[in-house]
Formats: sequence, structure tokens, C-alpha cells
Amino acid sequence: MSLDIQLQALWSSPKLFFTGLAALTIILQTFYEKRKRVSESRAPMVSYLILWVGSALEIGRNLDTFFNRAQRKYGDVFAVKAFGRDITYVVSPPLISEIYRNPQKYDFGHYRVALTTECFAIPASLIKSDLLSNVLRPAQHRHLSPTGLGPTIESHTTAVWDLLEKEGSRFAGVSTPLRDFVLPVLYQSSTHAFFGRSCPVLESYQAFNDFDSNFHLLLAGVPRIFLRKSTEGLATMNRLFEKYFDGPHEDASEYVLESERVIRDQGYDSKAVGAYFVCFFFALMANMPNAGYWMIVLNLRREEGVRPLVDEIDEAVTSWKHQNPGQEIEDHLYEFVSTTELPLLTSTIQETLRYVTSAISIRRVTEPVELGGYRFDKGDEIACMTRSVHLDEEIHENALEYNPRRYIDQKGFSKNGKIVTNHSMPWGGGVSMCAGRHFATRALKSFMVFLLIRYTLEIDPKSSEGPTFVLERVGTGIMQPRGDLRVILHPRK
Ligand code: HEM
Repeated sequence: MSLDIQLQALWSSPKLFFTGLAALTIILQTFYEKRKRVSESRAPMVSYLILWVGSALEIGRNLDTFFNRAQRKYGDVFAVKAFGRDITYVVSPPLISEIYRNPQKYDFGHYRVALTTECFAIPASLIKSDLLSNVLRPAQHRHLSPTGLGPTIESHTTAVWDLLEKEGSRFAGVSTPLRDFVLPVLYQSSTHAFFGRSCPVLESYQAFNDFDSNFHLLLAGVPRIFLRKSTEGLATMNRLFEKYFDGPHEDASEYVLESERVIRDQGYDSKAVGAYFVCFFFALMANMPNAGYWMIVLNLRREEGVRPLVDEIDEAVTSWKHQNPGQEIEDHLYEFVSTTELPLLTSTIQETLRYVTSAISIRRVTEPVELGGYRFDKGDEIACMTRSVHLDEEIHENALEYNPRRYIDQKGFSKNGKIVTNHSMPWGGGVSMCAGRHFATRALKSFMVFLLIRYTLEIDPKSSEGPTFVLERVGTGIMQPRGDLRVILHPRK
């Protein structure tokens, strides 16, 4: 067929013509953009087919595959277009470290304000005030530091023990979806620890889950009008917390009571205090319960199951009883769990976090800089992709495999002959590093210790394959499970 005839066919069918034109435009546009980025020493852009949408669909389909492929093709720094927004992703530990160490050049403050105003209902005047940066955030860090955390983690410890008894006896001997057992225990115990028993914990559970279900879309800038479930969930949470702060709540933690006093002293009412704490509550609940859930699933799926953990904990109990004759662990829960060293459990927690977090630290460039050999201008957006480091086979041997002993067995982490100190970053880093990390690790420890002291746990043989990761919630922290695992619990003698 001659070119003439082909062109005639194109002209005679407008649909074909416009499709051809669109394809040509995309090719030219991609080519132009690529050339421009090279000539300006900008990080390469991952190629995409659909204008504006960019790579969004591909990322949503499988985040791990996308970033793995991009890293192999483009190196440690590459730009990605998604829904009209260009963000440069950095996947190398030393470059991520450089970003975390330089908050003046790579700013997070802008996002903190945007995130809290766009996703929560805290009054803008409070968010932008010096009160937040000079008083409330330092108070949060003080109360959540290893030394400030004592009373809160102690009340969490007692609550976990009591709830495991209550919920465990409800489910004992019956095939139970693991999620129905684990998530409410960790949700309730964390609520009790910070807000006391007067907090309407069960009423807020559904509202929290509704809000959380579309949080990733809210973050991505999808208008609220399309996210009714989330919007209604947030409104219910705000109402419940306003009522809580209007009522008696002397049993709340010192962190909550002190921050409430400070906010009220500036003339804010219960509604504003409630909205402030809904935001904190979200950080408290969005990740830790799911981390506890995954820790059990991932261990139960291994050939030896939770047996090595049970052995380690049993040995510690025997040793404690030997040193404290005539005493019961039940009367010394906090002391037992905070003084007992359990290297396998510690490694298991670290490994679970490495394996199941998808956290991104986002920063905005404040002045022209060079990073990884590329030029960045003021206003450019950079994201530290910590999950790529967690899955880097050169840093973590058999990175795709869940290995609870990893942090005991692998003595050092290195890449290209250089030691990698920031090999595991489930908490992000720098100025935005998770404020609740000490609470979360200690809470996960006591949960697992008490669970395995009290119960045996096995997969219901009739259970289906079990959960997979909800991979489309890119960068929001611990990945949520899709599907569930049925388990059978039996009280231990
Ligand atoms: C396994 C559980 C948890 C994980 C994996 C986790 C992870 C994260 C990550 C990745 C960030 C953002 C870091 C960044 O942008 O660089 C973050 C922020 C934060 N987390 Fe957590 N978190 C967990 C539990 C908690 C808990 C239990 C609390 C509260 C007690 C908490 C409080 C916060 C707060 C307040 C921030 C905001 C920090 C800021 O903007 O300065 N987190 N967390």
C-alpha cells in the first residue's frame, strides 16, 4: 500500500485522524520534554503515555514494580508525572540522608500546614500560629520521647492485657477473622492510653475507618465532593472529640491535658481542641494497629509459625519468675515488658516495619540546589522513597523475603562497598520523622508478648489465602491489608 493511500484512509476517517494526531503529539511532547530535561540537567522523567495522568495508573497497579523498574532504568533520582504533578523521587540512602539533614533547603513546613488544613478541621489561625511550632509540637515530642512516655505506655500496657483477656475469651476456640480481633484491641488500648476510658472509643471506630478509607485520595488532592465517606467520617470524629472535650476526661494522659490547657488559654473552644486531637488521633491509629496485624500474619505464614517467638517469650517469663519468686507477671506487666530484652521480637518488629511500610517524605526545594548530579529549582517537589531502600537487594539480602531474624543475622548493611546507616526508615526522617515511633514500638512489643503469653494461635485450615497489600495507598505509611486470614485462638494453660 502506498503512503498516498494510507494518508487517504487517515483523512477519510476523522476518528483515525484524531487518534493519529494525539499519538503524534504525545510522542513529540515526550521527546521535547526529554530533550529539555537533559539540556537543563534535570532528573530524567519516567516515560508515560497519557498526558496529565502520567504514571498514576501504573503506580496504582503495583507501586513496587513501578519504582523498581524506574530505578533500574533511570538510576537513583527520577521525576514522575502523576495527575498533572511532577515530583522527583530519590531512592538512594545517602541522598535521602542529605535531604533529611538540610531542612532549610528541603522544606517540610509548607506540607505540614497544607496537610493539616486540607485534611483536618483545625482552625487555620491555630495551625499557622507560633503556638503550634513553639509550644504544642515541642510538648508532643517531649511527651512522646522515651523518657516522657512512661505513664502513657504504662496505661497502654495494662489496657492491652485487659483487652486481650476480654476479646480473647470472646473469640477463643472459634474461627475468627484476624482483623476483627487485632485491630480493635490495638485501637482501644491506644485510645485508653492517651485519652482515658472516657473517650468514646467504639463509636469512633467506624468513623475513623470511613475517614481513613480514602485518606490517600484526599492526600492526592481529589476534591472532597468525591470522597463523601471520608468527609462524613471526619465530621463524626470531630463531633465525638468536641463532645469528649466538653465532658469529664480527667483520666486523659498528661500530654492531652497539657496541650488542651495551652490551646484553651488562647481562647479556643472544645471544637478547636477536638479538631486538633482528631489529627493526632489519626497519626496514632493509621499505622500501628495494621503493623501489629501484619506481624502476626507474616509470622503465622512461615513454616515454624510464631513458635520461635513463643519460645523466646516463655524463656523470659521463666527467667523473670526465677528472679522474682512468688510473684505473678500479671502484677508487674509494665516492669516485665519494659525491662525484658527480647532480641528476636525486636528484630521481628523491625523486619515487619521494613516489609510493610510504604512511606514517602515529601519536601519542597527553597533555593536552587544540585542533588545527585541534577539541578533543582525553588519550588520543585522531591520525595524520599524509603520503601525502595527497604526493597533494595544490594542492601537487604533477599529483600523480598520476610525474615524475622534479619536484624539479628545480618550484621551490617552496605551498598557498593559503602556502609548504609539509614537502611531502614519506616518512620521517615529529618524534621518530619514520626513523633510516635517510641510509643509504637513499645506498644507492638507489649501486644505481641501478652498475646503469645495468653494464647496459642493457628491459621484456620479452611481459611483462604490471606491478605495482600493494598498497594495503591502510595506513601501513606503501613500498607493496609486487602482480604484477611481466619485464625483460631486457644487460651494457654
Ligand atoms: C508502626 C507505626 C507507625 C509508623 C510506621 C509511622 C510512620 C510515620 C511516618 C512515615 C511519618 C511521616 C514521616 C515523614 O514525613 O518523614 C509519621 C509521622 C507522624 N507520626 Fe507516625 N507512624 C507510626 C505510629 C505513630 C503513632 C503510634 C503515633 C502517635 C503516638 C504517631 C505520630 C506521628 C506524628 C505526630 C507524625 C507527624 C510528625 C510531624 O509532622 O512532625 N505515629 N509517622
